[in-house]
Amino acid sequence: MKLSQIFDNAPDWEFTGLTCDSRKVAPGFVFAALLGTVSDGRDFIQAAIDNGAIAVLTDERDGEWEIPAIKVAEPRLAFAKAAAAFYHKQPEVMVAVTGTNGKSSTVDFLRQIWTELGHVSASVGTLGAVGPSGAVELGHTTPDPVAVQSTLAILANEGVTHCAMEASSHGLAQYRMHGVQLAAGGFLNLSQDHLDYHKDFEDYFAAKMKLFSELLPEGAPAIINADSDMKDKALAIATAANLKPFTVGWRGDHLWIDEISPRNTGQKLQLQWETPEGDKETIVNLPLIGEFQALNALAAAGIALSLGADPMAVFAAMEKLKGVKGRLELVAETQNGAGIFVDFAHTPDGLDTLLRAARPHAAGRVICVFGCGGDRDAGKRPIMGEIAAKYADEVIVTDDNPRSEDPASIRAAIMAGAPNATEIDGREAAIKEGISRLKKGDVLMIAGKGHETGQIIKGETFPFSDHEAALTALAEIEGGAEK
Ligand SMILES: CC(=O)N[C@H]1[C@@H](OP(=O)(O)OP(=O)(O)OC[C@H]2O[C@@H](n3ccc(=O)[nH]c3=O)[C@H](O)[C@@H]2O)O[C@H](CO)[C@@H](O)[C@@H]1O[C@H](C)C(=O)N[C@@H](C)C(=O)N[C@H](CCC(=O)O)C(=O)O
Ligand SMILES: Nc1ncnc2c1ncn2[C@@H]1O[C@H](COP(=O)(O)OP(=O)(O)OP(=O)(O)O)[C@@H](O)[C@H]1O
Ligand SMILES: N[C@H](CCC[C@H](N)C(=O)O)C(=O)O
Ligand SMILES: [Mg+2]
Repeated sequence: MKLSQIFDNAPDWEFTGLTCDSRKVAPGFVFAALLGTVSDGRDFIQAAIDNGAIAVLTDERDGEWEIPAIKVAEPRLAFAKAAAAFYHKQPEVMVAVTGTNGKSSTVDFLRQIWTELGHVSASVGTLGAVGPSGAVELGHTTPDPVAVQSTLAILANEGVTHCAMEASSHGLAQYRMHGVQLAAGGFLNLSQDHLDYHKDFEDYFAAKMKLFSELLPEGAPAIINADSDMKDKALAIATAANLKPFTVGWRGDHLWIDEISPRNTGQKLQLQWETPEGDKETIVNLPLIGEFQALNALAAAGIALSLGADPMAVFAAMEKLKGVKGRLELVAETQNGAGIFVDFAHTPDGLDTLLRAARPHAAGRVICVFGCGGDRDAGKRPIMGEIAAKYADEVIVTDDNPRSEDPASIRAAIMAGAPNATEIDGREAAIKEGISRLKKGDVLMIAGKGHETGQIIKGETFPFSDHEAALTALAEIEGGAEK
């Protein structure tokens, strides 16, 4: 491909690839020198040249280098469009889902529903790119434009026609997926997270709403969770962008819940949906517990319906849904019948939702083990402490991914909101303590790391899985217990 095919006023030269990381430049590449939060990509232009870059894409500040510079007002946007043009192949039906909580679950459910409808399908996000040939880790929820576009091209080449992607607020703010041709977009909810990166709540919401205002083409369905506090604002933005709103949830206008009856291992949903011949109703026996899981499944179903899928086939597919790794996942039961669950709640609203979902499943106590990530929104810590203290009967505060921070000071910030909690240094020990406290009828919620397979401490990732840690601790405790 030639530079001139993608960029105005660029030389007629062939290029072999593109990247925003000088360390990944190979001969013949275009290097996008982007101004970041930690450093300025321009400081790495010489390194990119040494690695064989033939042109640099950058912003309009002064500067000259020995290779041609393509200067644009918004280089991240130009980079995303260039990546899309370079890889030029995406699954035919692309959908993006944004929101603070529930994105991974919703895109996973949508992939499962589409697969059941007979489409070759994939989901892309925190759990990696999950397609017909398995899962590939991506490192980010919404990775950089080259990873997005190269992944979509691989999936399309594997025959994937339907793909659901997570749109993180970082991803939207940084234009990581602006080259994706979307058929529909979904907004789930907005609550506190990432205020270390976004300057305030408005800025965080505005980043999420770029999905509606900048990414979706006119006339595309905008699926909105009608139970979100931000529903009216999201609806106004969708309408202003000439999208086709499709609201779902308890208060949805297009697909809604009349009643949920919890069952031991699932829940019975009484649903209605709008059709040109009038409203219709059905019953779905969802094989998943927790109201939030029903709402995520409903959002996934709503997206499929908004794109014209047959409603009865979609509802039948909901009855076959499998749980998503690390989301309200039952890992084991103790000999006395107490349930040990692993979940990815890592925001105040996520923890609140999780612990309230746990209550109907606990004849006895709800015990919660959790911590908070380092180098992330520190404001969440005492709030999550308060929530745990309010909704769990016993709270054990421990470490999540401390990253560059001192684990003890993260725990102290959480303890400020949960003064009666037990503080345990080391997640493994905390999980073991949680399990050892379980009596008949209790449930243990190990929250915050879900599917994660590593713990990030001072820049190094050590193998760690809540699932494995729980099974090991249970074997140690019960192995030593009198039968
Ligand atoms: C805050 C944030 O989003 N940072 C991401 C962003 O970095 P940045 O633009 O600020 O980059 P920087 O480190 O200041 O460097 C500036 C530029 O110089 C380049 N560089 C840097 C060093 C070098 O030797 N050579 C070089 O070319 C960098 O590639 C970058 O383009 O772009 C980088 C390249 O794509 C990402 O690796 C980096 O992710 C960091 C590691 C990160 O932790 N991001 C998290 C917070 C994130 O993005 N999370 C979201 C949301 C998760 C969710 O809630 O679901 C996600 O989508 O995963
Ligand atoms: N609809 C929801 N409302 C509130 N909390 C939810 C909802 N769905 C999931 N959660 C909670 O959030 C956790 C994370 O869910 P999920 O991984 O689907 O969200 P996500 O938006 O992909 O998160 P991330 O921002 O890390 O990518 C779940 O384990 C659960 O505790
Ligand atoms: N996508 C989320 C994941 C958080 C997971 C939690 N275990 C933590 O490390 O804080 C984030 O980057 O904020
Ligand atoms: Mg996710």
